[in-house]
Amino acid sequence: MRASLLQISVNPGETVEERRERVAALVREQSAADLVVLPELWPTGAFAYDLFEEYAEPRNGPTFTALSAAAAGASVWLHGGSVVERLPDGTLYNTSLVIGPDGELRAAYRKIHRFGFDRGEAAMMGGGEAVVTVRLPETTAGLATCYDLRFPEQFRQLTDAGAEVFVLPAGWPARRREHWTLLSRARAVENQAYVLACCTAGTHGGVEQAGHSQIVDPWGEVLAEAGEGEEIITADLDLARVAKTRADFPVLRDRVLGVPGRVG
Ligand SMILES: NC(=O)CCC(=O)C(=O)O
Repeated sequence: MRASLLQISVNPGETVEERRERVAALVREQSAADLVVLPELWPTGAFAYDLFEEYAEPRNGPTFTALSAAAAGASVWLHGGSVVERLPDGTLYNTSLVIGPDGELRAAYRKIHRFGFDRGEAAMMGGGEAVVTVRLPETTAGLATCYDLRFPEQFRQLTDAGAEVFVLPAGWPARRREHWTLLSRARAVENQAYVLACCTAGTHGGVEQAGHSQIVDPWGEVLAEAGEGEEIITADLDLARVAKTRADFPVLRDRVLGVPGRVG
C-alpha cells in the first residue's frame, strides 16, 4: 500500500477557501498513491481558534464536498485530516473524515483528547467518545488526532480492535517537535504497527508548526520524514510486516494488565 502524506502549510496569508481549493487540487495529483493523508484542521489551522465558529461545517459541508470529488478524481483512499464539525445543536467537534476512492464517506472520528488545558480547543469543542477503525483494502487503520498521541491507551485499544496502521493527522507546535517525532515512533514500536503521522507546516494562531511528518514502520524505523516546510512524503507499506513483526517478537502476547483473565 503506497501512502502519501501531504504536509500542508497553513498560514493566515491564504484564505480558507483558497486553501481548500489548493489542497483539493494537490489530492487530485496523488493518483499514484493508494492512501493520501492530510493534517489536522488544515482548513483553518489547529491553533486559529478565532476561525473555528466561522468555518465550522456539517460533515457533508464544503470541505467534504471538495475532498470527496478529489478522492474520486484521483481514485484514492483519502484521510481528509480533520475539520471543525458543527452539529445542529451548535456543538463543535474536531472530526476526521475518511473517504473512499468512490468519494463516499467511509469513517468519521471525533478527536477524543482535546488540547488546551481548559482553553482553545478544549474549551470550544466537544470530545469524541469512541475509538474508530476503518477497513482499507489490505488492512485495518486506527484513527487518532494530534494530542491523542500522548495517550497510549487509545492506541492499544485500536490495536485490540485490529489496527495495523495508525493514521494521525496533527497540528503540532514546533516548540515540542521532539515529542512529536519521539511519540510517533513510540506508538509504532509498542504496538508493532505502522504510523502515518501528518502534521501542518507554517504558522497560524501565532503558533509555528512542527512539520516533520513521518511514516514509521512496525519496528520503529522511519521510512520517510518531511522537513519543516510544505512537502509530500511517500512510502510503500509492506503490510505483511505487521504480522511478521508481531510473530517474530511477540511482545503483545506477553501483556498482563488490562487483559481479561489476567491481572489488572
Ligand atoms: N493540536 C493539538 O492537539 C496540539 C497537541 C500539542 O500541542 C501537544 O500535545 O503538545
